[in-house]
Order: sequence, then C-alpha cells, then structure tokens
Amino acid sequence: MKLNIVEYPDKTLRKKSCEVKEFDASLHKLLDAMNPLMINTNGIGLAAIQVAYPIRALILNVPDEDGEQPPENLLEIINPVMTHKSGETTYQEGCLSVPQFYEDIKRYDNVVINYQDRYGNTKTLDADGLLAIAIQHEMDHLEGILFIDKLSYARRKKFEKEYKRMQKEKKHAK
Ligand SMILES: CC(=O)Oc1ccc(/C=C/C(=O)NCCc2ccccc2)cc1OC(C)=O
Ligand SMILES: [Co+2]
Repeated sequence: MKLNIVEYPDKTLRKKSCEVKEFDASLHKLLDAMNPLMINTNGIGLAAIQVAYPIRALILNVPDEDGEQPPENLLEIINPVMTHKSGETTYQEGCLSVPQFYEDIKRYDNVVINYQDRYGNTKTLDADGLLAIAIQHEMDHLEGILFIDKLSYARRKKFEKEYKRMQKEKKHAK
C-alpha cells in the first residue's frame, strides 16, 4: 500500500476527519502502512489525513530516553476524545506535512484521552511531556488544524515568506 505524505499548503490537510466505524482489515492495512512511513521519515506522530485518509486515526511513537522508537512503544489511537487537559508547556514542534519548519508552540502539559485501538476496544491514556504534546498536535490534524495556525500574526507572516522561498528553491533544484 503506497502512501505519500500530503504537504502544506495542500487543502486536503484542512479537511475534518470522520469517525472510524469499521475496525476492519482495511483499517489495519492503513495503520500497518503508516507506521514504516512515519519511522522512515523520522516522524514521531502521523495522522491519517496526512496520507490523505480523512479518518480519525493517528499513530505515535515517541522516542524513549536513548532516542529509540521500539515497536512496542507504537500507539495506534482511533476516535480520540480529550477528557482532561491541564498545565502549560512550550516545545519546538515540527510536522511531516510542513517540512523543515520548526516553531515553539504552547500546549497543555497533561492530557487524558479516551480512544479505541485497532480492534475497537476502548482505552484511556493519561499523558505528560512529549507524548502529551504529540497527542495534541496529532488530534489537531483531525480537525484540519496545523501547528502553524497557532503562530502569532508576525511569526505566521515570517513562516509564509520562508516557506514560499524554500518551495521555490526546491522547484529550481529539481
Ligand atoms: C527536513 C524535515 O522535514 O525534518 C523533519 C521535520 C519534522 C519531522 C517530524 C515531525 C513529527 O513527527 N511531528 C509529530 C508531531 C509532534 C511535534 C512535536 C513534538 C511531538 C510531536 C521529521 C523531519 O524529518 C527529519 C529528517 O528530521
Ligand atoms: Co503534524
């Protein structure tokens, strides 16, 4: 199953993702294809909309203390609902759909979510630190929200200018 990452400013990224109803083989095939794509592109989180599937599914594999992403750390989060959020933290975020751009983004420090696994079993996850940040970043994707939408007006203008120049350079480089 060949997946490609949709890149900003592609309008696909702005779609609202729909609830997953069928926890079937096609869902499993998609999740199984998203994982290597995320790992091979140095990602730690990937939402299905980023590979053009507007469904409420996302995967996460936050590196552990020695920077590894062992398969047992993979989280497959479907139909997540945030039931608690508290505290505040800032982290320089990046996104596979907005390559080569990193910005400090403010997030909650602790979140609790209810979600379903690939078989439809309901689970609860209480997350702090980088995992909490990643969950919020990926759940935004399900609403068509990108981390650059959270920038101040000035920083957003700076981003748009830099991004346009980079895209032009990439085109000429081809
Ligand atoms: C050149 C380029 O695009 O660099 C990258 C940028 C972002 C990423 C991955 C970002 C990512 O997984 N974001 C998930 C959401 C998230 C953001 C911040 C903290 C937690 C979770 C990977 C990149 O690729 C390389 C080779 O480093
Ligand atoms: Co992202």
